[in-house]
This record gives sequence, C-alpha cells and structure tokens, in this order.
Amino acid sequence: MVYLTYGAIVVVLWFVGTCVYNVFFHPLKDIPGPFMAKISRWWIFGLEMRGNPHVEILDLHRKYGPMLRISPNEVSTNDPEASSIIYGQTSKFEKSKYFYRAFEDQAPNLFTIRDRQQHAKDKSLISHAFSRANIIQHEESIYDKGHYLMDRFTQSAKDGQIIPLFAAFRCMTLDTISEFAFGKSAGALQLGDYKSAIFEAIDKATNSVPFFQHFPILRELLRWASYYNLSAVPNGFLELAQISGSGFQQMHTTETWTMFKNMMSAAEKKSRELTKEHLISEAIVMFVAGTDTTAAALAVTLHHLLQQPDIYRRLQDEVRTVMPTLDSRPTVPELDALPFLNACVKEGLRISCPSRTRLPRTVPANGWSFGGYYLPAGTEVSATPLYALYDEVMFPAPTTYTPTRWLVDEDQKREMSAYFHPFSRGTRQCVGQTLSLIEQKIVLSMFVRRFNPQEVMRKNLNIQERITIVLDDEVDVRLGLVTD
Ligand code: HEM
Repeated sequence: MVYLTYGAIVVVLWFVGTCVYNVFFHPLKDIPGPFMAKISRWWIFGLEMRGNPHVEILDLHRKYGPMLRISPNEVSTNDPEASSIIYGQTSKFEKSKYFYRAFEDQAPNLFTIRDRQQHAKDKSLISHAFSRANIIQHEESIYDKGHYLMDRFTQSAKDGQIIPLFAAFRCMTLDTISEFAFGKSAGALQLGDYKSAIFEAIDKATNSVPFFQHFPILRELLRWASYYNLSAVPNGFLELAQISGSGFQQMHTTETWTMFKNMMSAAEKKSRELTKEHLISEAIVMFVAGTDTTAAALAVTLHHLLQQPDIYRRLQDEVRTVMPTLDSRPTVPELDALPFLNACVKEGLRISCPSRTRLPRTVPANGWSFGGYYLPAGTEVSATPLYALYDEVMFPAPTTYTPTRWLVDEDQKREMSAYFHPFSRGTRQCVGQTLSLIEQKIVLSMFVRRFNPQEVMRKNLNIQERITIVLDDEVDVRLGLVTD
C-alpha cells in the first residue's frame, strides 16, 4: 500500500513537472498556441478525433498568427515562406518519425521513408511508371473504366435512381490503380452497390492511423494479435497486405505491362533486391493514396458544378468542341488545351484539398530560426496544403467554388500557382499527380458530355479528414441525359 502511494505521488509529480516544464521552460515556450496544446499531445489527439483538425488549426492560425504551437514539440505554420523552406526542393527537413511510422506495416514505402538518399533511390524505381508519357500510353484503360461507369450512370438516370458519386468514383479509381499496378482490375465497378471490401480495409487502416501515431504501442500490439491470428481484432493494414499479396500472385500469371513489373525490372538493372515486405508496403500506398484522393476531388467538384447550371453549361459547351459524340475519346493533349475544363479541375482540387492532413517534418541539426523564434533540432514543424489553398487574399471567398478565378492573365496565374500545392512540392511531392489529373479530366469531360444536372440531394458537404478526406454523407445526385 505504501509503495502504491509513493508510486502515485511520483506519477503526479512527474505529470505536474512535465506540464510546468512544457509551459514555462521548454525551448518552444514563446510560440503562441492554446494552453492545453502546450501541455500535452492529448490536445491534438482530441482535435483529430473531432474529425476536421486542420480546418480548426487554420482558424487558430487566424487567431494566434503564422507560428502556432500545436503540441509540446510541434509547431504548425501557415506562413508561405516557412512552407517553402520546409517543403521546397532544397529542404533539409526530413519526414517526422512519429507521424509517418504509423502508416507502415512491415516495411517503409515511398510515402513514409525518411532518409533523403534512400528516398531518391526508391523514387527512381517508380517514377518512370508515373511519367506523363507512360500514363498517356495507358489512357485507353482509364477511358474504358470511365465509359463503363458512365453507362451505369446512364441506366440509373433512365430509371430515375439516385447515384452515389463518391462511392462510384472510389470504384473507378480503385479499378484504375489496381490494373495499373498489377495488370488486373479489382472489378469494383461491377459491384451493384459500389461497395468494395477493399474500401472497408482502407477505412479500417486509415481510421487506425491517429491511434498508432499517438500510441505507437497499439501498432505493435495489433501486429502481435495478427501474428497469433486473433482475427477479431480489426487490422486494415493486414487486410490490405493480403489483398496486395493476391495482386502480386495474379500479376505473375500475366504478360501485361504493370507498374510493379516495371519497378522490379528497374531494381534488377541496379542490382537491388526488393523484399516481399517492401513491395507489399508500396502496394498498400497505391491503394490508399491512389483511390480516395482522386475520387474525393471528382465528387466534390461535381457536387459544386451540378449546383451551378451556368458554369456547368459553359463546361459542357467547351467539352463538346473536342467530343463531337457522346462516346468521343479526346486525347490528353486535347483535354489539356481546354482552359475551362482545367480551371474546373484546379478549382475542385483547391476547394476539396483531398490530402489536407498536416505533413510534419523534423527540424534538422543546428536548429531553425524563423519569424523571430528559434526551433531546436528535432522540433516537429508542419503545414498542410489547405492553408495556402484557403488563403483569403489570394483566393477571395475561399469556400466558394469559382473556376473563373483561374481565367486570369499569366502573371496573376503565376502568383496564384505559388499558393497552389494540393500535391505538395519539392522532392516529396505526389508521385501520382499526373495520373490523378488525367483521370479527373477524362472523367469530368465524359460526365458533363453525357449528363445534365437534375438534383443534388444534400446542399452541403460533410468532409472528414483521415489520411485523405472522405465524404461522410454521400454526394447523392439524380441526373438528366444529354441526347445529342
Ligand atoms: C487528387 C489526388 C491526389 C492528391 C491531392 C495527392 C496528394 C499528395 C500529397 C500532398 C503528397 C505529399 C505527402 C507528404 O508530404 O507526406 C502525396 C504523396 C504521394 N502520393 Fe499523392 N495525391 C493524389 C493522388 C495520388 C495517386 C493517384 C497516387 C498513386 C497512384 C499517389 C501516390 C502518392 C505517393 C506514392 C506519395 C509519396 C511520394 C514521395 O514521398 O515520394 N497520390 N500525394
């Protein structure tokens, strides 16, 4: 009993001592922020659990200024110059261990790897597959899936049925990335209700990430439970690893070009051996990063477009110039040359900001001085593309979908582009951005060529942040048919 009492006293003293240190003596003590954020990481965890942490942090920046302490050892910034230093091409800030480790199962992958040299080597194995020239070679595969989906929408429109756009686009992006990666589509577009089990696994995995970030022991316990086959414990990463394993098995039975075959032969040329764990880890990233991001961007864009008939018609008129029939397949350069289509896609990416989680980096050796503060080596600093995309000066009325804001002269466009980094920037920018942009342009042009707006069931969006955003209330719509 005496020992227990002493133990409790030690714990209380340790807790109080840590709080006092964090608030009054910590090297970051002068950086403003909510009191509770300075004391412990429970504050940011609570914010994450509420569902929209970065919209809330953006509001706090408006109150406290560009440098904001969001946990004892983490500073958020919405200062464009600070973001350039942290994320720019020559940045020395590595990805944060606590944050990115939680996305890994058995091995690091391109998204999570921290060492800059190792990252450059790994990226060189994959970047050819995601080059514009290579994606253009695969545009027919995107068109095939797009047409299949549009045919389903046509039937639903004829039957007066409600169409769940986010679920449908999730299936389309899943089938595209699975065929690209493994040579065989996951077949999600064939599912009557657009509900693939792969998304259940993705949702489980992404929901678990904040818990793994704040309580890394949970991740180890979960792996242990999986090892002993305690299947009652939900493990989205394990499920995704199993799905990826089947993808690889299937891949080796075909002659088709695939992204992973391309990666393996690039590794072979460099005499590098890729472990099974490494390949599976890369495959999990393809499923997670390559689906919800593009699907959410498309669903959010159409949610807005379908409610603005004038803009919708303008886009339809422009698209008709390269799509004389309902089934036309314009080339990617033809789509790239349509200014209003490009403005609609850009504005959709800006307003949806599909990857809006903060992307923490670690201050390198020697520390970093910025904005009158000194941040010692090891401090976590973070920003999300959202802060610049919602900048009220650069993008007046930032929560309004206004594609015409992008139809300005080249100088203004250049200024706006400095704030437009939905795919991040520098060496760690998104490797899948060309694929995503081409998918978005193909699907959007096909959609407006075939359908007229009829009814959007919910006027407001309920966006929740996970690793990427997800739309908690479906973008349910009814569509009319274009006949000529
Ligand atoms: C609208 C669509 C997309 C958006 C907004 C987006 C956004 C981003 C952002 C912001 C990052 C940087 C993350 C960080 O710094 O930690 C990133 C990285 C990455 N994305 Fe995307 N992404 C999209 C689509 C895709 C697609 C389609 C794929 C693959 C098929 C993909 C694969 C990746 C990978 C592998 C990385 C890590 C790159 C590296 O560190 O070298 N993304 N993405």
